Amino acid sequence: MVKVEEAEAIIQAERRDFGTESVAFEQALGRVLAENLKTDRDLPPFNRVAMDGIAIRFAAFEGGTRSFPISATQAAGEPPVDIKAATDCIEIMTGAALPPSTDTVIRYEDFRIENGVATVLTEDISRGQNIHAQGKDKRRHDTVAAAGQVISPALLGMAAAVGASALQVKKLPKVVVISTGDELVDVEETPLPYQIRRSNSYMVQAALQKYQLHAHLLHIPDDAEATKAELALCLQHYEVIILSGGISMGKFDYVPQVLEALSVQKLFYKVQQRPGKPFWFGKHANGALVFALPGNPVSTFMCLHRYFLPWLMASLGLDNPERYGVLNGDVSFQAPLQYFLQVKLGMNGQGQVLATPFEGNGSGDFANLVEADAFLELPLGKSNFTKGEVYRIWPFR
Ligand SMILES: Nc1nc2c(c(=O)[nH]1)N[C@H]1C(S)=C(S)[C@@H](COP(=O)(O)OP(=O)(O)OC[C@H]3O[C@@H](n4cnc5c(N)ncnc54)[C@H](O)[C@@H]3O)O[C@H]1N2
Ligand code: MOO
Repeated sequence: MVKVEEAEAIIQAERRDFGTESVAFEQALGRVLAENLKTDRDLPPFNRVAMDGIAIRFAAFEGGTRSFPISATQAAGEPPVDIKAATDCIEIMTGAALPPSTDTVIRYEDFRIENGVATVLTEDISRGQNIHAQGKDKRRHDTVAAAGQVISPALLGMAAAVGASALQVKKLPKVVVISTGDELVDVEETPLPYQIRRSNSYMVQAALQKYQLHAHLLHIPDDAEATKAELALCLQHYEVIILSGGISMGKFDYVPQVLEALSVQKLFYKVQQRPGKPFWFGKHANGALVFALPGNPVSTFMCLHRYFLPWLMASLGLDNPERYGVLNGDVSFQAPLQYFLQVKLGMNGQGQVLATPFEGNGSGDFANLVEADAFLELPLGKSNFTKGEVYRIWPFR
């Protein structure tokens, strides 16, 4: 049996680089950017008019002009139209490129138009107002988004703006999520009184979709030969196998022995934690990794968030800063295991993250996960935890 930190270190030592690939930018949300996204032009690319109104030459206003004959009207998307005389103006719309002969924009609210002449009604005009200057935000070829971040809606919009119709992103591993157990039936089936529907694999698959990782699902019955045949195939086709169930002490828990028979090297078996103690982790000679998670749904879910997702993030080159919460109630836990307490998250008036215990009925009670927000990782070597103490959190909502 290993401690939580040892299990984490063993898993992190097995992080992989799956390389990069090019994807259409519309498909890139949630993927990890693998190139520095650069602008192809200044941002904005021209002096952009920021208010509907008139464009004037400020020197004319400074020289005392208040009534400006309108020499033309310019919509956004039209080439800039210059004023005919220094004291003329152009009626101009937001998003238009400012004519070089003008330098200041006055909004409609601050003038009135009579007989083709705009008369300014305020003295509060300053040179260059209401113009979003060319290159103010970024210069041509500047980096707008650095490699190594998850592509967000804003980044995707930026890719469109700079004409990056394809993006280099980190490749994702090929993952299969396998459920085991003869008590499990498919979602569409009606379970017999002593059966249940399988749910773990869907829960795992859903959690991976956050990274656009679309894992395949497979179910293996409690049969040593079938388990061996299916796992042998999976080891050829997938880079990561996530199993749930079949790894404990039960007579039909074939997973550990079959994995070892298939030359998957055991890197650890059992972690000093609750839930999730019978967690088995190993690697095949071809590099494939096997995360054999305990079948109890809360155990599967906890191990996924505490071990697998951090491994995935590290493999994709993502930072995963530690997060903390303030325990918002007293808790006692007597077993010599590191306890992952389910909590609801909130915030107090000082901006602190509050972790309110929301324990549930153990690792089989996955109804509790629907309402809880995170696991609070309580350290080993202590059995009483007091309100106000600060511990690491593993959010999962
Ligand atoms: N004698 C011992 N028995 C058990 C121990 C132990 O140390 N000694 N550990 C317990 C702990 S802790 C856990 S966790 C479980 C883990 O057992 P397995 O990984 O072999 O999981 P199963 O027995 O296959 O299933 C456990 C439980 O979870 C349900 N399950 C499994 N897969 C799914 C799924 N895909 N969807 C929904 N529910 C699933 C299954 O029906 C069982 O109720 O072992 C304890 N026993
Ligand atoms: O690990 Mo088991 O998860 O305690 O139920």
